[in-house]
Amino acid sequence: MTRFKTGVVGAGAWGTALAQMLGADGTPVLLWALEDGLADAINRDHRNDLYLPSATLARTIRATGNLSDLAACDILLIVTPAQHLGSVLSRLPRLPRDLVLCSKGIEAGTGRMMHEVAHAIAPASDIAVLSGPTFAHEVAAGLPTAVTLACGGGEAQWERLAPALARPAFRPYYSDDLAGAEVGGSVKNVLAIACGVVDGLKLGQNARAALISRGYAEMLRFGEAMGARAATLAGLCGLGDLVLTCSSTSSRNFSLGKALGEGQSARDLLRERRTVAEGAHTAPVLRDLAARHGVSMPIVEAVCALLDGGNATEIAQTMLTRPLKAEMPAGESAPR
Ligand SMILES: NC(=O)C1=CN([C@@H]2O[C@H](COP(=O)(O)OP(=O)(O)OC[C@H]3O[C@@H](n4cnc5c(N)ncnc54)[C@H](O)[C@@H]3O)[C@@H](O)[C@H]2O)C=CC1
Ligand SMILES: O=C(CO)COP(=O)(O)O
Repeated sequence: MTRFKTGVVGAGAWGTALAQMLGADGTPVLLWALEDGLADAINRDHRNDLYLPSATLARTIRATGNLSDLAACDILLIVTPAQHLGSVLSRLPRLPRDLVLCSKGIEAGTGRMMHEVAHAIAPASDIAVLSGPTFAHEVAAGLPTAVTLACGGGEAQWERLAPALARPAFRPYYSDDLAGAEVGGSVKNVLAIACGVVDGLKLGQNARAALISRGYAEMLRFGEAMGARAATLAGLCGLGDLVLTCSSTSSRNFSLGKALGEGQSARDLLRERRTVAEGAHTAPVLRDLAARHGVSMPIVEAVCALLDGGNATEIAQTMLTRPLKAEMPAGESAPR
């Protein structure tokens, strides 16, 4: 019987792509799918037409609809939407030594980062965060990709995970800054919505570059309050992912923003989607958390106003009439 050392929890686009990245060289991978019939379809057709129709999957990937099948895995990659991470983790029959969190978001209601949610449920597991500029369809196609792999278990955990997860075209970089890796991934999704709005309103590429840069300043300010290191946010999981997601309609968050900028209603757009645009869930939690920590995040607030039904043109005008200020106040080493 095949021994599955590594399991992937969640067969959306990203979980399926990660399973394919790991399984393409013949490594056995167990993939848990939520939807009725999806595991059978993956095992039969070696495709996931629901979430990643572009890929033909390795035959060493076995899908299951039963969480208890994951009990024998030493490493579990958790790839559910952020709001479901806690409920799925608490239904696992056995918690493995290594949990690798791949979701990008903040828990609504509690304001907890994903590693805090996971630690409360799995205090004996070593928790790592995998985050970076990673469109699922490119990873599944074997295109070169680099990520931050922040290991709460430090270098000993990295020694276990790096050989298990690295591939010639998939390069993890070590960090021990869990908060940094998670702040980058969750904040950039909200900023990508804002950049999509700029595109939808046809405000031009100068405006988009300004928004990326001023958004990065918001990410740094928020990160500082959450105990993240600025150097982590300058890396793959912060600036790297911000640049990717804010410049392509391959991003669900960017596309959502573009549709909002073109005048479609947030309520209709969110009601119609099967796939997740995490920024829409993160934005209000992030706004509230930032306010609690006294951090100014005007772009995040603007995205919240838009998601609440505000008019995109009016909100953009409000942004442009904010008081002028110093970009780099005296004594600071990063934009404020
Ligand atoms: N797609 C991508 O390129 C990347 C996605 N991510 C992150 O990975 C996470 C998962 O995203 P995708 O795989 O893209 O999702 P997706 O949008 O392709 O699919 C939706 C996923 O949500 C799951 N789901 C729906 N209701 C659920 C419930 N009640 N309990 C548990 N799971 C439920 C579905 O089974 C499916 O796996 C998100 O946090 C996303 O930000 C991170 C990097 C890249
Ligand atoms: O996180 C991603 C790329 O790194 C995927 O972005 P979207 O969720 O906006 O599609």
